[in-house]
Amino acid sequence: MKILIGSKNPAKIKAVQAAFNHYSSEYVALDIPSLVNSQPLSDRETIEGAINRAKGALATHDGKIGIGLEGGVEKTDFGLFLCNWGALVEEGKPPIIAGGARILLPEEIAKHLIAGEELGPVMDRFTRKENIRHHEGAVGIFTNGQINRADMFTHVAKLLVGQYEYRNRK
Ligand SMILES: O=P(O)(O)OP(=O)(O)OP(=O)(O)OC[C@H]1O[C@@H](n2cnc3c(O)ncnc32)[C@H](O)[C@@H]1O
Ligand SMILES: [Mg+2]
Repeated sequence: MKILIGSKNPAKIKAVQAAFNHYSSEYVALDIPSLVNSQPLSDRETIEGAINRAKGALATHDGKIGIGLEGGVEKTDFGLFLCNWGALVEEGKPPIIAGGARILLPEEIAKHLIAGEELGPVMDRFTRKENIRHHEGAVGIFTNGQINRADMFTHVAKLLVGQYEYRNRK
């Protein structure tokens, strides 16, 4: 089964591979535009980005399934939550979607996002590390390594695969 992944981010690729490990799959990681802002600022926009990546992968390449994983934030009365969404697209069927774990971002991080910055560079500055988004991610930093970005996206990808199996059950 050929799986098209709408991102080359290693944390996302790792997650999809972990979720499909009970299939003998071929994975193709592709730079597919999310067609939303590079820092989505709502659940809605983040879901749209995930669906666009999954659809874009399937529309432009040969494969059975397109997967899109997208990170964003959602404003609430409690503060700014990290949010993550995934979409799985098969030809001729509606997208399957699933959401990931959420935690509040500290105010000193949230204020930069509200001011228009992207989380990735803000996290790198805050931690004095490089490319956090490809590694443990903000979720890894603020959960003291208990759940890193690949773990979080693995959960999302498993929710997608499970729903795909349920929809196609014999
Ligand atoms: O190459 P792509 O797939 O675009 O990977 P990305 O790391 O940019 O991931 P997203 O576009 O899905 O994430 C949207 C934005 O949120 C940031 N982001 C999301 N989750 C993050 C995390 O856990 N740690 C650091 N940055 C994160 C990221 O830098 C983007 O600006
Ligand atoms: Mg991005």
